[in-house]
Amino acid sequence: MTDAFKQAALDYHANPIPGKLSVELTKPTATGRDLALAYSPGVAEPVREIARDGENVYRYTGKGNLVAVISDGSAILGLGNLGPMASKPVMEGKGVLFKRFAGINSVDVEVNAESPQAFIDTVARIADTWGGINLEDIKAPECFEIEKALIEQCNIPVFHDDQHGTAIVTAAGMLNALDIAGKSIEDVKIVCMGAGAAAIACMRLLVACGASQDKLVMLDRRGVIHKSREGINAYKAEFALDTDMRTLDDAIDGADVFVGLSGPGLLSADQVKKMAADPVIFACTNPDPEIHPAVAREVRPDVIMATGRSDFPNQVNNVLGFPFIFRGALDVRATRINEAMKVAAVHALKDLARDPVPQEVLDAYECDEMHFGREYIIPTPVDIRLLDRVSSAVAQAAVESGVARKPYPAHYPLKNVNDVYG
Ligand SMILES: NC(=O)C1=CN([C@@H]2O[C@H](COP(=O)(O)OP(=O)(O)OC[C@H]3O[C@@H](n4cnc5c(N)ncnc54)[C@H](OP(=O)(O)O)[C@@H]3O)[C@@H](O)[C@H]2O)C=CC1
Ligand SMILES: CC(=O)C(=O)O
Ligand SMILES: [Mg+2]
Repeated sequence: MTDAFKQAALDYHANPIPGKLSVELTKPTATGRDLALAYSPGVAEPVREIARDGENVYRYTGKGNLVAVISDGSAILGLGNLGPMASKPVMEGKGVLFKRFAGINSVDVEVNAESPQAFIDTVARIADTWGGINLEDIKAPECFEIEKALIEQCNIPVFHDDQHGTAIVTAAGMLNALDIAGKSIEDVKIVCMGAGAAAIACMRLLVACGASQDKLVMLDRRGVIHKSREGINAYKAEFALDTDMRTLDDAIDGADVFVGLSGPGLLSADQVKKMAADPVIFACTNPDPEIHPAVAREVRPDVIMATGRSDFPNQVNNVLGFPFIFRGALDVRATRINEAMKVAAVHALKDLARDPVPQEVLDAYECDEMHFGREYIIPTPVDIRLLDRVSSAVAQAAVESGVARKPYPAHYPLKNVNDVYG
């Protein structure tokens, strides 16, 4: 990032008013009668109705279209553990994306918790306020325990975006990239740099999609995760290989795929040179990827390259997932986001990339053409068709898998965020 761009980012967040989101009114408040309806005495009526039947909360309040974006700031993007307050711009940012792409209202909640249990207790006590909970930027391994406990304790969808949102988008992009490279997921050698929230979930989903665990090498700060290494947690142990490889240099030799969910600049041009033909590199660390696309391309013109960023082609980022996954889940009032819903989202995303790209998308990215291929393996976030395709696939899967509390929405397909209330 140039200094000018860094300043522009600060100015964007500061001006003309601080932050990126505000609350808007949805009902008239001009007259005394309006106020009497909105507040005292009128507000007593929905209170009584909700006390009589809790389901009425969805009828008389904004709960059904409200998602909390909750973090402890322990893994903010790839910037590390900078604490809850520093995570607020990212959490507001997730709220912007929820609203912009899926018409979902959100609140950001930054929790200062001394332990995973304190975090769980804090969130569990207020969870009923929202229609869903998007956990964000919580580091591994604590994130696994936190998400599991909150799913068990809450009757609304709880979804750790860095795990599942990232995994869904990565799997969709990977299946397309491998198809373009003429390789089959069962055969490829995969190197995963990182063994945290995103990496573990992405590799689990790639294995569920057919990747061979014997050909998957995972690395953390201490190098290759192998069976004779001591002191690895249970999540990393799932991916421990019986191997002599110890470093990224060892692992990258002949690899078909590199997935980076770790830290900036960790993959060198010399290492990219050692990869197999038509290498697939997803350097997904934000904001600065494991390798700059231009550097990878210079040494390997045959590379299929993706990053997590909006300013390079092939943005493999959970923004393509969480807005639309929650849209579908909220619209059928799902109690959880299960594996069937995640798989449905993978296929919806993967398939949409193969359709012709609308002019609005070309205009937004100021380019003349985009079509399925090396520079376009996955749709862009501004593609309005995501709202229909992903949300409806997720809603349908929720209904079919028995976690929906409402039928498939009569007002689907969604063509616009203004249609979300039917
Ligand atoms: N594009 C996207 O949509 C997304 C991208 N990400 C990116 O993925 C990265 C990880 O996020 P997340 O999983 O939430 O964070 P976690 O803190 O849970 O995990 C970070 C992992 O990266 C490893 N790591 C960090 N630095 C290095 C290094 N120098 N060498 C080797 N491994 C390293 C850590 O190793 P160790 O276990 O040894 O500490 C750990 O396994 C971030 O950069 C984030 O921006 C995350 C979610 C979505
Ligand atoms: C995109 C995102 O969620 C992350 O980098 O953490
Ligand atoms: Mg994140």
